[in-house]
Amino acid sequence: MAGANGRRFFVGGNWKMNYSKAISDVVNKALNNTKDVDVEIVCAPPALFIQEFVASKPAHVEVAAQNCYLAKDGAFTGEISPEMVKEAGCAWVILGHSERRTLFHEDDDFLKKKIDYVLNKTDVNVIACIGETLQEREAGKTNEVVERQVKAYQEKIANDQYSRVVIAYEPVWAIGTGKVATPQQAQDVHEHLRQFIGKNATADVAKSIRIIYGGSVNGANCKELAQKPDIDGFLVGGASLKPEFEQICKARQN
Ligand SMILES: O=C[C@H](O)COP(=O)(O)O
Repeated sequence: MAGANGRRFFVGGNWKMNYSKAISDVVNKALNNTKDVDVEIVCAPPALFIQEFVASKPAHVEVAAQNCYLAKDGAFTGEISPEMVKEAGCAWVILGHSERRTLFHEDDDFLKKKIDYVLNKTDVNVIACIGETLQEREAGKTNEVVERQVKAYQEKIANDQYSRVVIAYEPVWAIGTGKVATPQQAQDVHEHLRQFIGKNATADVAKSIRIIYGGSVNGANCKELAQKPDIDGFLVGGASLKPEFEQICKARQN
C-alpha cells in the first residue's frame, strides 16, 4: 500500500562484501519482525549467497543483486548477468553504487548502458545510485553532480519504466563514515532531484518516483529522516546487518 503521497516506503539493505551465517541469522530475525509493516524491503547479499538468502528469508522480503553486467552470457570473467540475477531469485539489482563508481571505475556512460539492458531485456527492477563527494559538496556542486548522474540513467528510462526504478541518493561523504546527512540536507537534494527528474520525464513521474537516502542510516537517525516529505526510504549498508535494521524498516510507522 502506498503512503499519503502515493509512494510506498522502501528500505534496501546492502550487505556489500559481508556475509556469515551469524549475520544471515541476525538479519532474518530482524526481518521476521517486519511482516506486518507497510514497507517494501529489499536485501542485497553478496552474489554467492543470494540463493541461500532466498531460501531462508521471510516471504515479504525481496532480494537484490549488488551489481550485474549488461549481457545475457558470454566471455565476461567474474561478471553475472541480469538474467542470472533474475534466475537466482532477485527482483532488483543495485546499479551505480559509489563503491562501484570509485573502486571499479564505473562511469555514467557505462551505467547508462547497464540500466538500458536491465530495463529493456529483463523485468528486473533497478535501485539506481547517485551522490556527490565531499569535495564536490564543498565546491557547491552537489546539484550539478546529481543532475548529471541521474540524467544519464534517465536517458534510458522510458516514462512507463519509472515504476521499476528507485533512485538512491547516497552522498559519498556519508557512506560508512557515521556522518549522516542532516534530514534537511537530504530533503533539499531529494526535492531538487524530484523536480529535475520531472523536467526530463513527466509531472506524474516526478510525483511517483521513489527517491531513497543512503549514508550512515541507523536505528537512531532513521525516524527523523523518514519524516521528510521527499525521503521515500533508505539504502542501508552497515546497519542492515544488525538487529536495528528492524527499526529502520519501521521508520515510517508511528
Ligand atoms: O548502500 C549503502 C550505502 O553505501 C550506505 O552504507 P552505510 O549505511 O554503511 O553508510
